[in-house]
Amino acid sequence: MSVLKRCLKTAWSTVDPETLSAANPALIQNFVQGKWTSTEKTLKIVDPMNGEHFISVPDTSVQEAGPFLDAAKAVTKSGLHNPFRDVTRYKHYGAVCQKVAAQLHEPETFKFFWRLIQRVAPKSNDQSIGEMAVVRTFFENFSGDQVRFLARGFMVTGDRDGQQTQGYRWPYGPVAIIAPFNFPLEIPVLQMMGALFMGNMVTIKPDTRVAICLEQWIRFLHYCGMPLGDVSLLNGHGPTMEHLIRKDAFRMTQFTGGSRVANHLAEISKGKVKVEDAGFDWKILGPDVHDMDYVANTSDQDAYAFGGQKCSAQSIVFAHDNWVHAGFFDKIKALAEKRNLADLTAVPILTWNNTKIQQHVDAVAKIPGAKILFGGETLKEPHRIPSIYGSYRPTAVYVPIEEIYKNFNLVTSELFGPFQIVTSWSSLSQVLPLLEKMEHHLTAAVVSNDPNFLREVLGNTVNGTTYAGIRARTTGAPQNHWFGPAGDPRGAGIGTPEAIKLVWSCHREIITDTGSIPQDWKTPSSS
Ligand SMILES: NC(=O)c1ccc[n+]([C@@H]2O[C@H](COP(=O)([O-])OP(=O)(O)OC[C@H]3O[C@@H](n4cnc5c(N)ncnc54)[C@H](O)[C@@H]3O)[C@@H](O)[C@H]2O)c1
Repeated sequence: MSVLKRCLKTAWSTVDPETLSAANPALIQNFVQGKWTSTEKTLKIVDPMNGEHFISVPDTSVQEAGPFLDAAKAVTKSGLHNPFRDVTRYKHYGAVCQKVAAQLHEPETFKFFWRLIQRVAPKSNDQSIGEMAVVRTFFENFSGDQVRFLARGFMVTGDRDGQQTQGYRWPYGPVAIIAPFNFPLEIPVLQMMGALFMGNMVTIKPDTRVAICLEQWIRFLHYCGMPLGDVSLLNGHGPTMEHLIRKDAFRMTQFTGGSRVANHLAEISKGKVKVEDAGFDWKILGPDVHDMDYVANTSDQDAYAFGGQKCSAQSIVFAHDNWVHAGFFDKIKALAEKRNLADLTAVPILTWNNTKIQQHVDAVAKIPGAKILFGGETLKEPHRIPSIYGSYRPTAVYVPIEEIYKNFNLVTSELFGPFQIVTSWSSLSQVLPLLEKMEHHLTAAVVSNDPNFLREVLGNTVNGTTYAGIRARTTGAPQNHWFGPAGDPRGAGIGTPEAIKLVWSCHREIITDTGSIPQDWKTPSSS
């Protein structure tokens, strides 16, 4: 109660996650050219827990896109700052980060955000607190002088006195970010801050279902000192953002979401994109069986935490026969069956309804030799999750490994929900060709402490974020290691200095040549 009251007293928030409901709905806004603005039409967002309309989000039309285009076009290619110009902004962003981190150590502010996340993308307390903990540490990491250190370049001496070459990390200027629903703050905020640190001006579009989180966050960032002209917040569905991309408003667009949209944006932007797209993330359990309970628990978390709606969620497990004989499948079944809606260890599925999920489960279960190991039906407990969303039990379907070859596209298509394929193997030659055939190379886990086994699997695969060892997982996108796909030249990363530099800056080399010309120099013959 006291926490809620104090939340409402913050200088910047306009909603209260605790009372947000059909009886106390929220209307959120766009932010452009230094002002909060509204649109003619709004989108009605329903509460995933009961189907009631509780948030209205601007449905920005193409006709209303003008101010966003003007704001982006007003920014030069050399950005809002760069190593030659407005350099105090590097320091300023260090100070903004310091203030954000300090504020997030205030329990009321921290709780405000993790509860807001939970209200629109229901996930367990651990999962939503975990998301905000990553965000907070990220801001701690870039406090003080760390933004200017992030943008550091290099120097190499030249061929003569007065000549030297310096490499700079250079901004793109106006850029765009398009974010998905599943990490309402972690994904857009870490990408946006990286873009700002490097000197870009950002136009950002969150997913409509969770847009309230970013809208409140931008109010909070203004309070913490972010200059008003640095970010435009555009709400609505894809077409208006697509219109701006087609108008060449942005020098670069960073997209996180499904592969269909990623490929489309790559075409219309003529390749000026960096993408984090779908994942079909695999885990191999090696021949050495030990720490069964730990490995089973990690597997359950990887497949079903937040209803499997993480791009890093475990989509397929290749369990060595030794694990199968030791009872691995029974262990993961027992863990999955403990999940429930009451504590949000089973949750509404925001992009797949029950009909679509059931169709996919049935299609996979029809493969010769396949069987549903557990789940395969909707949640049993009474609930009010609306039918536009999924309400499905954690599910695993066993498919014999030889049938995966024959039904490759079906088996390896991503179901963004509480669903995984499990299979068994005896020789790596059965597994490696399947990994080679896969299209997405986001996360992977090689569960073994056998160095030879690890070396063989790691040396023959490419996933960008690969965990190796008996404690390996597929999920986990903290701020302390690279997260992103490999093997795709468009691939983006998030969160670490390497990811920020790669995604949000380009290389510029300036060669100075200021020495005096020798007195005996004469114009040589042309060469
Ligand atoms: N690789 C990663 O780091 C990562 C992280 C999270 C989610 N994902 C992937 O995202 C998918 C789930 O998210 P989703 O269903 O929200 O994805 P999605 O592709 O449907 O939507 C993502 C965002 O793109 C916007 N969008 C859609 N069409 C657009 C268009 N034509 N122009 C501009 N913007 C457009 C949406 O409004 C949303 O904001 C899964 O495939 C998941 O694996 C990947």
